[in-house]
Amino acid sequence: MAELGNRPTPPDVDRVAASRAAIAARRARAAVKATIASGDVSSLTVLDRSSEEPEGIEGRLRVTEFLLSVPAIGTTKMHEALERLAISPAKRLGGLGKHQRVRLREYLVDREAANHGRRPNRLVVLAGPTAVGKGSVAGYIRENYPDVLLSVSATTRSPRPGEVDGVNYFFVDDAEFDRMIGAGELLEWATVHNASRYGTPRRPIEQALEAGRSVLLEIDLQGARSVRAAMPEARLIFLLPPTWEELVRRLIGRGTEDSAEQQRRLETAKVELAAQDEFDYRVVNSDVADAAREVVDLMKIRTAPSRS
Ligand SMILES: Nc1ncnc2c1ncn2[C@@H]1O[C@H](COP(=O)(O)OP(=O)(O)OP(=O)(O)O)[C@@H](O)[C@H]1O
Ligand SMILES: Nc1nc2c(ncn2[C@@H]2O[C@H](COP(=O)(O)O)[C@@H](O)[C@H]2O)c(=O)[nH]1
Repeated sequence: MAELGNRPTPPDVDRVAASRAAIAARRARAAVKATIASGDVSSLTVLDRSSEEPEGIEGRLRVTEFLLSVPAIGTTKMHEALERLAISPAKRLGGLGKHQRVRLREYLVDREAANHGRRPNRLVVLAGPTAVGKGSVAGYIRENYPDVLLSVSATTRSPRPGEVDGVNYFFVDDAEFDRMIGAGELLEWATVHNASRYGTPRRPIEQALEAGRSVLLEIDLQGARSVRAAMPEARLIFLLPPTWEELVRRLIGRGTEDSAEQQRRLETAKVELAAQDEFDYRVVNSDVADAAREVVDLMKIRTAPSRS
């Protein structure tokens, strides 16, 4: 009897569970706060863009509580941030969409940079299927947005008429490309369309980022994946055609590949289109100037993106 009498009654069980949950939530808040204070927000698993649905204690925190844990964010700043990031105050961290998590993470990383007197620099990857207009959009950005450094890739393919060495590409032979790989000079490289090799020279990018400039890489899907693995802070944008038919029209209309090469490129295009969800943002290229502006806006994190 005495033993039975010492057992918690059902309401006690509820109270014990509630108090355990409260302690766990307090610990989670403290852990998040400590992580943020350490200046390493990127280590918060809940903001990891690769984890599909973050679970656990971090995931159960309300986004409002989370933001209020960040030093120097009070109620007003918290509400401003949520509005800017297009996140409802009712959300829990675990309930954020992938793109909301990306935006929240970038907001915190940029704050951190500003707190340490650094300008938030931005590495942006523009990828998409063949002939969607990546080169056209990137070229428009080079002409009209001089603040953005457009990376010049090395390639083993031959120049097309009008292409200039050092402007469109560094045209190199296989031996030189091998040397660049061996010397660690490339941030990433890939064989594209089962044909030529293309790679991103590392040094100019590092120098530009160190100087606080934004950098745009116009590369293929494999390259985008490699950059994400090497530099998780990179923002990945996928350029889409208005329709598949328009893509084919652009490829054929460009007239720079023979029909066998066009077929090869369209095969790759199907694979690339199927991977568009891996990207942080999608931009439809109906008009080059509009698409370029959208890409530059995303580099500046000026507006909330079109997807959540
Ligand atoms: N918004 C647009 N409207 C109509 N035509 C466009 C548009 N954007 C690009 N084009 C045309 O589509 C063709 C392909 O464009 P571009 O060469 O820029 O594509 P790309 O994505 O860089 O291709 P690739 O990956 O094969 O190098 C070009 O002839 C270009 O002028
Ligand atoms: N992985 C990389 N891909 C690159 C790089 N530079 C360009 N590209 C991509 O190659 C294809 C074909 O380009 P094209 O000029 O021959 O039509 C296209 O998808 C480019 O985005 C690079 O450095 N790395």
